[in-house]
Amino acid sequence: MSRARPGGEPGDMIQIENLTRRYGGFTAVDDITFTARPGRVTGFLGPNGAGKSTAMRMMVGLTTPSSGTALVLGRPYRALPTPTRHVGAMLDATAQHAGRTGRETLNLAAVMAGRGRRDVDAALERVGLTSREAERRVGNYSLGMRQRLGLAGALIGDPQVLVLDEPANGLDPAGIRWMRGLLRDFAAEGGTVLLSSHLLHEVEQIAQDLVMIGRGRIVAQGTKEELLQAGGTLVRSPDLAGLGTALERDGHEVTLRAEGDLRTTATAEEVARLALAAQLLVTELRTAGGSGLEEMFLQLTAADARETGAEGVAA
Ligand SMILES: Nc1ncnc2c1ncn2[C@@H]1O[C@H](COP(=O)(O)OP(=O)(O)OP(=O)(O)O)[C@@H](O)[C@H]1O
Repeated sequence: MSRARPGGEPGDMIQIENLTRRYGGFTAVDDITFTARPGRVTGFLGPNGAGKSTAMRMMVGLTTPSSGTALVLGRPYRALPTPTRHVGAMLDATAQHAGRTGRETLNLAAVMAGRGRRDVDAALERVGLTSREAERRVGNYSLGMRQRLGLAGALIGDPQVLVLDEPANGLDPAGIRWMRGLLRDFAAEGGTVLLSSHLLHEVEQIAQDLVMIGRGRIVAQGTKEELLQAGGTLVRSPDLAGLGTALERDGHEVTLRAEGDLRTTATAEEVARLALAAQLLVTELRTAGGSGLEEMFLQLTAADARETGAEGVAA
């Protein structure tokens, strides 16, 4: 397959601006703005019902925005010539026609994308479906096999952009690792990947950029490093209140946690210096890192989630 990748050009990405979708009086997607850049995997993260699927459907022209724009490669999806040659989408792997075989499903996708039989074979191989499995009806596929088939369908047009809604759903650990590698390679070759998930851990392992959404609104976005840093520093001390006061006096934000420690926006070094100056004992000092991101995700989306894992967090 030949691949013309303009990589780095302003149009070679997903640009979402003030995108909104209302259903009656309910706003499913509420004024979201973000960009997915080429050469990177962008994780679109949010709890159930946050609006991820609705936003992605708007990106590929399946749902009409109430207002705002969703551009892929500089144009609305529907304005792209042969869209599936530019954008591979997998939105609902369970929606595939149950009566068709995997190969028939891909043959159709190949025709739509102006590709041939050899591309079907290549796509099957790329997603690890054997020719024997490809002859079986999709109705008899496991969820993981459907995800692989969906991914093959998304890849068949040899697109520059992938829009994938919960692609890891139903994959076993080896399958998840395989998919991670595939998407990372795709991005490393200059492609743009936007993938949604409600699991931070899953996204954290693969995405370089993160967009967090809760109740239709973006609650945080940035590079993974930026957001990890925003998780702050965790500190344990016999005099948490005294240390908290000292940190706040120095202009840092402080949160006393139910775990019996304190989270602050200060760096570990800033905490150590302040503790030394105030002659306060510190018994533990560490960067919150991934757990900080998890906590931030739960807190930011707590009001929007059905259950909150952030209980007991005191300001
Ligand atoms: N066609 C529709 N009519 C009315 N409400 C809708 C429609 N489509 C989506 N919604 C509502 O919009 C909200 C966002 O749904 P969406 O499927 O986009 O969330 P999600 O983040 O993808 O969730 P999940 O992780 O559970 O898949 C939900 O409350 C949903 O019920």
